[in-house]
Amino acid sequence: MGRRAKNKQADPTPLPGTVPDRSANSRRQNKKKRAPSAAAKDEKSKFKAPKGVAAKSGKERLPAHRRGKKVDEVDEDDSDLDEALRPGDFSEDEDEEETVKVKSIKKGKKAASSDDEDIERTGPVKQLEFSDSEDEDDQEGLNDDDEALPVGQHAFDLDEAPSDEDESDLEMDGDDFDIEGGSDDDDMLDDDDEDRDEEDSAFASSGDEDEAMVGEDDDDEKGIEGEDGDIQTNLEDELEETYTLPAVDNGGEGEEFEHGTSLRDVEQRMRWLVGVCMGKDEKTSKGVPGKSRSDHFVQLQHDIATYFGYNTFLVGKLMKLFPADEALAFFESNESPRPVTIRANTLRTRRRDLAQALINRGANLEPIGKWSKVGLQVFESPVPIGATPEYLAGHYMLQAASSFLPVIALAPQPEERVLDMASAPGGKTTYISALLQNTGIVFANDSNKARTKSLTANVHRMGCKNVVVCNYDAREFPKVMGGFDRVLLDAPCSGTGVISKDASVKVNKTERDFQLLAHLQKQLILCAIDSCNPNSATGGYVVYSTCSVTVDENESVVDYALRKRPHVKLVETGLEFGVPGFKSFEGKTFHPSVSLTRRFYPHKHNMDGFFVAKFKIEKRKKPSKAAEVEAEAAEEEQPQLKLDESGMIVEEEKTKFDDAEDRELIQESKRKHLLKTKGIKLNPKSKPAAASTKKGEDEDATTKAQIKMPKGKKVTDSRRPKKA
Ligand SMILES: C[S@@+](CC[C@H](N)C(=O)[O-])C[C@H]1O[C@@H](n2cnc3c(N)ncnc32)[C@H](O)[C@@H]1O
Repeated sequence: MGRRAKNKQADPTPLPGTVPDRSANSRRQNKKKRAPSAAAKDEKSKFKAPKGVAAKSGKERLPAHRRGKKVDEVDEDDSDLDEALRPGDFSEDEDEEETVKVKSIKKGKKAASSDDEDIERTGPVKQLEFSDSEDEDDQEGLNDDDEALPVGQHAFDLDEAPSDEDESDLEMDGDDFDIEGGSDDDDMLDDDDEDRDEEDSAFASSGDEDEAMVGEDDDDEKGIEGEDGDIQTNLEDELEETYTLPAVDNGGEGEEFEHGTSLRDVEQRMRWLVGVCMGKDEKTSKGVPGKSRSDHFVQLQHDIATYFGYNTFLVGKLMKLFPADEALAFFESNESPRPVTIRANTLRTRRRDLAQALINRGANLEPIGKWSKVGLQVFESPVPIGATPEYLAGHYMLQAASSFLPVIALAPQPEERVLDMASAPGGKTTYISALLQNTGIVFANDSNKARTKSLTANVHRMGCKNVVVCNYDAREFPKVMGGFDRVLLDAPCSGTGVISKDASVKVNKTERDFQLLAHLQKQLILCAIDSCNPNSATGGYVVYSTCSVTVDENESVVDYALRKRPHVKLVETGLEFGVPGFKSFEGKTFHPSVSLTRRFYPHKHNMDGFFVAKFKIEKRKKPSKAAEVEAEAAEEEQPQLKLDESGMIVEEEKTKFDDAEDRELIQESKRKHLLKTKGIKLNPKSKPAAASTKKGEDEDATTKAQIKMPKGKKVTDSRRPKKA
């Protein structure tokens, strides 16, 4: 049996920038494609229900994440990918390419399934054709301004996914290349119109998925298509009568299932609950009589947690980000892998040459989207994509599409000095280096010494000659070094945007983890800002990014930075897609400019959940008294954290200083700080440093550390910061 490449997509949804195909014809075809294969049907009997839920065999419907792909072909070794990508407790991004491999398929052999998608993607691959004009365009490093331009403003050299209309006529215009089996986008979850029409029905959920379910394999539940195209079922009344809300009846605690409740029952109720929760009028949404909508919402959280295997805390946290139907789409999208994408290294090759070389090796790929001139999406490859001669020669980086975004936003210019504060394993560092065309300098820092090894290896492999690897806790910047033209802080985070890569996030995060991470991120963002030179002739920008979708780690951090550093402002990221950041959340109102930040979601953009904010650093003005007080308060509400040798949070010393009892602790902490940083020993009874003094210290740190390294310190890939 032929094996499919690991990067085989469960849903061939195109990445943003490719042309979506929304035709009804295509939609119908796609429904056909999703009919379960014999293998998938067999697999149903193997599915294990979560604890407390009785799985039924036979006609039992598989959970969505098992229906969309063939378990034996795709799931078998996700663990090595997970391990390679996420070595620490924090989310450490997706670029650990050393160990990432796309599995081989046997050339010419088809995977076990006979579904249409397979045939399309394993079909013969055409040769690339290029126009003469492309040569200049593809030199991203030489024309990197284009990177941030809106669609159509740069000359794009490779083809986009064929639309339904031109499917049989894969034409190439001057710059394009032509590959069979282009993206099939019917499953785009933001495909609004007809899918959303169903929202008001008690069975409404996330569109196509729901339609595919009805009539998929349960004869007695088959829907019939009415004249108006709506699916009609005879289930509604029956189910409305029989549904209960056990989690609510149980006081919202635990997962109580009635005897014989199956995973299928949970799924049905979950989808029905989405309809109830989305219902504009409670009466027409027909919930369980006597129960409020919030009761239904509680049950929905529990059912999602059960069905997808999360702890209810995290489900609750993530559900706050979306309306119920979109939340379900988000959780479903976490069950399938994101596209495997690579970035052509313009220091070594051009994208078209790389694409041609990989196509010659039998790979099936296409451009990532109009928004990038260096990205390629790899659908299949008969050779491991992480071990081709081109890979080993540094012609490309295996890099998630989302990971391009912060660098595009940073838009480094040749000759600049750039700091990448948390950079291992170097996906973004090497991209920055390429955009600088090996000029200027990139300080690539990471607090985790072990990870700097893969960083260094990638820097060498990719031919980056303008990179200095260093190993500090980034909170030591700008004391280590400052005055950078641009700073990237791709912060350590919870990884709630990359659950499809690391399912452990579903169960291993607590509220405390989010608090601690947010605090570390707040500390780091101030250091990033203070390391940037407001007088830079070409730059003066800081980009903050995470692969998390929680507001605590994103908008709250950005808003904190704006309050704490009044001389910085948010600016447009230059990214042409993504949704605006939250302006308010759970009763907290952020600075209005926070809407300039961008969020990216797996269910909307078919890429990892991601967040990007871009700051312009201006000259410091003397802060008003009110700003000082606010800044002090913002600082004091934070705990003190330490990192261990591997860069993990190991200790919190104090959390809140908000009453008289804590004042002594504040003074003590300030005394220690002065002793540690300035060698000044204060009488325990003396007054703590005033706010203005503290401000002065901050400024000192920034200006004194401009450009020059402290005496006696050497930046290497192995030095730890010298502890006082
Ligand atoms: C999201 S990953 C960075 C991925 C990287 N930017 C890339 O594109 O390949 C976060 C990194 O932050 C590092 N880290 C965690 N705490 C840090 C700290 N206090 N200072 C510097 N780096 C830190 C982790 O070791 C990890 O490598």
